[in-house]
Amino acid sequence: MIEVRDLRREFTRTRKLGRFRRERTRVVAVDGVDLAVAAGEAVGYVGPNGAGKSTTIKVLTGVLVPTAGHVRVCGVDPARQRRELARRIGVVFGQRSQLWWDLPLAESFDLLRAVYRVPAADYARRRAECVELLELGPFLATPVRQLSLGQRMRGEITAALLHGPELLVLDEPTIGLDLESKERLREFLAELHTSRGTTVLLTTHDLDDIERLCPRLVVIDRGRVLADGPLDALRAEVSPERVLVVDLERPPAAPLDDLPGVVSVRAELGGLRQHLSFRRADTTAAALIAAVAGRAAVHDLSVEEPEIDEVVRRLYARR
Ligand SMILES: Nc1ncnc2c1ncn2[C@@H]1O[C@H](COP(=O)(O)OP(=O)(O)OP(=O)(O)O)[C@@H](O)[C@H]1O
Repeated sequence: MIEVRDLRREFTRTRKLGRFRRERTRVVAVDGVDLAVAAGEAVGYVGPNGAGKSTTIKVLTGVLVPTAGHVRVCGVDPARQRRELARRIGVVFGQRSQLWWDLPLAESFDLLRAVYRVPAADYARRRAECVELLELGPFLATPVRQLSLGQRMRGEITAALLHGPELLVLDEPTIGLDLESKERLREFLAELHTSRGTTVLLTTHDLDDIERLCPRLVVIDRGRVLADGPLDALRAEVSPERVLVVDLERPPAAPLDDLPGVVSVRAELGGLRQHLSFRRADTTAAALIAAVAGRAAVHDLSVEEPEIDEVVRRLYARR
């Protein structure tokens, strides 16, 4: 669905030095990115400010021409076949609108239908589905400029889906939304991906979006891919140890640090709570729980994993 090899995109920045003198500097925004996304995948594309995410998205959607590299999206060259691509993909930029500000939301949808020449029955079905799931009914007649950010974003997502795209590209779709709106949007996108099989590529600074929607994470920094893989695999890579926290009925008769696979133990509450660090490679949580239960009566337990923010922080720290 997306095929990118050795993508580079440079910009020239001009700075005035005097009345007639200008200094030109070259900025390499994307510096040799490889990315392959198969149909039906949901991929999170993350990185710190200025990492090159938006530039990549703009190249993939045909807004920017690459300086070098091979780019194919839905089998077409985005820069050369932008119209063809527009029929195959849906794009949502959190910071930019594809709706007509002075028109009621419903009229924007009708215009987009005309632009994309969507057959009437398909349009009616997709529109009705989005209106229902995104609860757009109450403000279909409201001019876009009077909508709240959350309402408008739901409108933007609908606008991007009316022509039935195979691929949905979202650049910061939850930026500025309150928690409830974010959650509603994530729920809708997760449903879209699982039930319709729409391929999703998402950039975001809110890693909860990724946790919820994207089993696969691509981390970029300074225009280069730092890591690419399933979230769980990246978690295991940056953090080979996990922690089993057990609450016991009574403090153990002997320390638990000799259990197979345990690297270190920290006790709390007079020994009633034990934090057992163990290496993923050496044992499983299930085996360790069984071993603990053989030594003491277990009241409650949980396994602690680093949060996704921590995983990404550690990936950046490795660069
Ligand atoms: N039109 C442009 N002219 C000059 N430099 C640009 C232009 N667009 C982007 N850049 C530079 O390219 C680099 C990558 O920018 P880009 O917007 O792709 O990053 P990003 O990862 O999307 O960042 P953010 O998370 O802040 O949106 C930055 O150094 C930026 O200043």
